[in-house]
Amino acid sequence: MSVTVRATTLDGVKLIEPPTRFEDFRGEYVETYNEDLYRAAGITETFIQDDISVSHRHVLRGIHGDDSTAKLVSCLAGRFYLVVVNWNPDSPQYRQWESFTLSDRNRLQVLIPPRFGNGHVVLSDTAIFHYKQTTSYDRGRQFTVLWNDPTVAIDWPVPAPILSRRDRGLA
Ligand SMILES: Cc1cn([C@H]2C[C@H](O)[C@@H](COP(=O)(O)OP(=O)(O)O[C@H]3O[C@H](C)C(=O)[C@H](O)[C@H]3O)O2)c(=O)[nH]c1=O
Repeated sequence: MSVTVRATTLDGVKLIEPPTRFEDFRGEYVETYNEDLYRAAGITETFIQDDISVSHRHVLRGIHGDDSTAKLVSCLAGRFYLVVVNWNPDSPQYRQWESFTLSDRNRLQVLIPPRFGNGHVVLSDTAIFHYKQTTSYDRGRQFTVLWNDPTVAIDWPVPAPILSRRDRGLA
């Protein structure tokens, strides 16, 4: 059993395949995190909080991040289009983004370092967005990048997503 870790176009952002997926007549079993195996694969972050959000089709959450939190994102159910944006003005990749489609079929995960924003739009009836994070939640520390920020110019598969007031730039 080993974790498969691939680099992406964004320095520090990694695409991960979990170590185990067992299917039988009852369904499926997946180890979504295993400290020993992930550390051996170079995922050395210490996660101290787990979160889920459950969203309906075409809900878009984000783009949010902060300067100190790393996240390991998974899709527990359904399918969503995840965007990660470099939000470090000192980086040569500042404002560059990449997208990933995570689902309960491909079981792919994405490791997002600090100083990156992430947002996702749901492509199934419902989706469960899960992440492990390396800090405790602190709303005051977060930044928001508007999903349609013209200086980032993200190509979303949903032209008119369902957004919170914050994600519409109203809060
Ligand atoms: C993030 C978070 C939120 N909450 C509470 C605060 C609110 O009462 C409620 C909803 O929070 P919010 O509207 O900020 O949730 P999202 O808009 O989905 O934001 C999150 O989703 C984007 C895509 C992220 O990756 C961020 O971690 C996070 O900002 O949950 C908590 O109690 N703990 C938490 O860690």
